[in-house]
Amino acid sequence: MAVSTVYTVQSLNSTCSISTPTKTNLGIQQRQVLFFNAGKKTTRGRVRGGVIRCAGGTIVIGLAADSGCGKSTFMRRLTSVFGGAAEPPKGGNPDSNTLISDTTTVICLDDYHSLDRTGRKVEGVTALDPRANNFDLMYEQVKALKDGIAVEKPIYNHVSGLLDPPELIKPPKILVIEGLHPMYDQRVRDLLDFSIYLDISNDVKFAWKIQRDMAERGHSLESIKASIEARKPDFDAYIGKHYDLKLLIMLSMFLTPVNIALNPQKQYADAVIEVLPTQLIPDDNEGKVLRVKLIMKEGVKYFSPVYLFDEGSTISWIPCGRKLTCSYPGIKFAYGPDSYYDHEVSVLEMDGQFDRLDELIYVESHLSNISTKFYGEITQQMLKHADFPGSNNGTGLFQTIVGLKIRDLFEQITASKASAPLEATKA
Ligand SMILES: Nc1ncnc2c1ncn2[C@@H]1O[C@H](COP(=O)(O)OP(=O)(O)OP(=O)(O)O)[C@@H](O)[C@H]1O
Ligand SMILES: O=C(CO)[C@H](O)[C@H](O)COP(=O)(O)O
Repeated sequence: MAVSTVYTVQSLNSTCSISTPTKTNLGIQQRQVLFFNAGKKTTRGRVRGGVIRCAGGTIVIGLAADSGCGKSTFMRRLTSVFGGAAEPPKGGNPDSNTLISDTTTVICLDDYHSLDRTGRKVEGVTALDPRANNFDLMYEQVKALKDGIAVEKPIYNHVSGLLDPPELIKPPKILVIEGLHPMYDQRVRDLLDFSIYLDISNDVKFAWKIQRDMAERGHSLESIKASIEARKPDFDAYIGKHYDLKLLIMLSMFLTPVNIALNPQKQYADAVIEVLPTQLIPDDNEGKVLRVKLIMKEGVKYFSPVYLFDEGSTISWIPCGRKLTCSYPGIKFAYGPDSYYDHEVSVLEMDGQFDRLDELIYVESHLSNISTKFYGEITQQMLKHADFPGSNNGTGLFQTIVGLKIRDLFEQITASKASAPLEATKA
């Protein structure tokens, strides 16, 4: 008898979710199921609506930030926590934006631009505008990867400004989608196992842009200012700024038509790294010393926020003294509960910078829930990448901590999937 019903394996993050209709010689309702592991077909099995066990799977992490806000640096720290270096796909397009390591594949969401550089110019839209991006394809491909299916992903070429022929992306253990819009589309957002937003204040963003684009790319101060200003309205509308719904409704009574954008992404992030000018130097405008906050949402599955000294208390700590060398303006930590866009959060804050990275172990030993595998792992990671931007301040420290938390999350999800029986049901 020919069996036409397609069955799927009901499971979040499953990599063995492909089933095909088949004929059975006994005439009973059996289904042939192909098991996939890291995109490779591994075994076949037969199901009668029974129980299937699958292990492994792709977990998906979203990293949102504006251009030039430290995403690449963060990715390098993250892949290092997993013990490997990330490289562009071997033998592929030299302008590919993808980075692959043993465990992680980082894809850049710029690859889902639906309009190339000329197209955006003609239409009068920026790359931050959702109309310049293909969210349907983004959703379909991230979902396929999460389900263990390889995809042919487009490439946006930042050198030519054109859309290049696609590249093959196989499902990794950890898929990181980084860029402007990982949390913009609800369908994509719902696929994320964990999400991070790098929130760089305008003053600091400006200082970093100047440092990179003037020193390394030969841009003028005026052109950097102009590019930041030109991006600002769309950045506020679609990426970072939070709009007060009540205020917008009130305003819309008086102003018509209003371009109301209600999808700023940072409210959805499980962790936010907020980078602000220091408060240790009055009226500082150099942007070299930074105050960095790690805002961690409470109640996120497989994620327990880091704390300083005593969980849930409000702490202010100046660690400078016998065990930590500090020069002017010193270092100040703070920790405590707070709320962020109506969510309960824990916030760890560091203002200032380290003189001696090896002494970071003193700070590390006072932090808990850091998901390290051995004493001093944070300090070791920071020392290993002392040359990365932000290694002497809270940006590097908190990026490293988030990397460790992601490793922990991955291990917990993998363990829970390995032990959970999966039901095969009608699609
Ligand atoms: N934590 C930091 N402290 C100081 N400067 C930083 C930090 N992170 C990034 N920068 C500066 O910003 C520049 C951009 O960093 P990075 O390449 O990691 O950002 P990006 O978001 O990946 O950028 P893009 O999207 O443009 O490729 C760096 O060259 C450096 O000058
Ligand atoms: O905001 C950006 C994300 O990185 C870029 O500006 C966008 O991808 C367009 O790229 P390009 O300026 O190279 O045409």
